Amino acid sequence: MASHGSPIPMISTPCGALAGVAEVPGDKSISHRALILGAMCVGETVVSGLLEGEDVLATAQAMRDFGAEVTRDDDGTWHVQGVGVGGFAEPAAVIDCGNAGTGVRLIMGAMATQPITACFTGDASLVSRPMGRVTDPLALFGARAMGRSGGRLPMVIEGARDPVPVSYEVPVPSAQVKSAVLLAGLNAPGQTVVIECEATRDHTERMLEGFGAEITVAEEDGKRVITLIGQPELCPQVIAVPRDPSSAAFPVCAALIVPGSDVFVPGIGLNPTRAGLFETLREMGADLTYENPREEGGEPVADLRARYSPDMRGIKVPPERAASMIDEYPILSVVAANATGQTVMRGVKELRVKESDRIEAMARGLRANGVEVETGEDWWIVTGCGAGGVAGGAEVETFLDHRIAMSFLCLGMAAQAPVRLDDGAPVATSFPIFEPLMAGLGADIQKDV
Ligand SMILES: O=C(O)C1=C[C@@H](OP(=O)(O)O)[C@@H](O)[C@H](O)C1
Ligand SMILES: C=C(OP(=O)(O)O)C(=O)O
Repeated sequence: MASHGSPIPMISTPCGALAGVAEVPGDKSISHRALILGAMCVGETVVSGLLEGEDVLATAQAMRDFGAEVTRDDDGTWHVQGVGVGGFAEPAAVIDCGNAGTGVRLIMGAMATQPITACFTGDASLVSRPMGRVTDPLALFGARAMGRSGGRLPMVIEGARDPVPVSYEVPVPSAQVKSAVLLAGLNAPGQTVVIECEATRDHTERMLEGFGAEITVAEEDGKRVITLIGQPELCPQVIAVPRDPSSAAFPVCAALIVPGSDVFVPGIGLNPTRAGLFETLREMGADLTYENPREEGGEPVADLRARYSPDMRGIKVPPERAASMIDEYPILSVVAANATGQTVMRGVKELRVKESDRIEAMARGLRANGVEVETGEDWWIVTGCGAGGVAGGAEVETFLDHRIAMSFLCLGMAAQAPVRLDDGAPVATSFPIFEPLMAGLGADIQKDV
């Protein structure tokens, strides 16, 4: 699979104990939303702790292309001068969202009820991912989409000239679909309703409320019913983005599997719709503690401390927990490979439509490194290598997928022999400081060109 840049092969060599403080970057989901909602206010939104990964930088550029002014101070503070709900300008060029499913799907939602036309594309991974899940509900508002077969990018969206509000039950557990519909609902008159059968990350709901939209969430017959009143005047905000639990997962899990480790990961967002991995690790017997729980910027936050945990056992991960840890299954499977017994992961079909088919990508790479893995359409089972540990020693393909790349770099830290990646460049999409941060804790990751 070709990327925009040249591949960067990398090698992760078994290391000694990991120790120290891991200050991981800002939350990717919240960062995308801060830029998009900032662009939909009149006035200036100020954002600190924004994730400066490639995915979010692509969204920043897209917001400029739609007419917002987006700037960065030398100290890393970002400013968004918004154009108001319904004030997007028509972009003159194609919007390239790079590797970012969240970026492209949320931006499509935001522009779909505005009287403009925009053309979207992305890298080789993004153009293979399904967009129909978003363009189907956007059509109900009156938007029209024309893309490649199978609803793939590149794709043109003609925004609804006369949008109507929509009531939509999301057919897959997807915060991106829910959020695209809510963002489209912002510029439709009247009441837009989104119904979720399974709760997914709720940053859009929380942030819409923070920006002054009228939004309610009710529980009806076990479903979440979200009601948004369209055409509000959103108020610019000052946002401190919490650190990303999905990024924290890597130093945390590496510490659990590398003998002697003790790592402190401060200020991690622990929104219950995101924290499923940490609960799962504790059930497996991980020595993982939450310290100093608090609230920051409307999100629960705590410091995490992870210590080497030689007695972890495989468990059956409850399928109903999947949405709260959907991006963490790759790194969980690395911990599972280092535990004793089987870790059974069911109800995870969505993993097949991420940056790569994550079940297939992890199964291939784990098997190549001596781990037994069984897979089905929406499940997989990893058999832990127990006391002897994972053999390692093989090269894996990362398929333009940052989480696959970082998961195998962590596998190499605890294996008997180094693990090589064909391409580590995708790490920069969500965790641009991964290598120096892990090296600071004691990992040995080298570019292998
Ligand atoms: O809304 C979001 O910010 C995200 C939602 C999830 O995708 P789906 O909505 O497709 O499950 C997740 O995998 C992605 O990393 C971020
Ligand atoms: C699935 C992910 O991101 P996106 O869908 O935004 O590409 C991810 O970051 O793991």
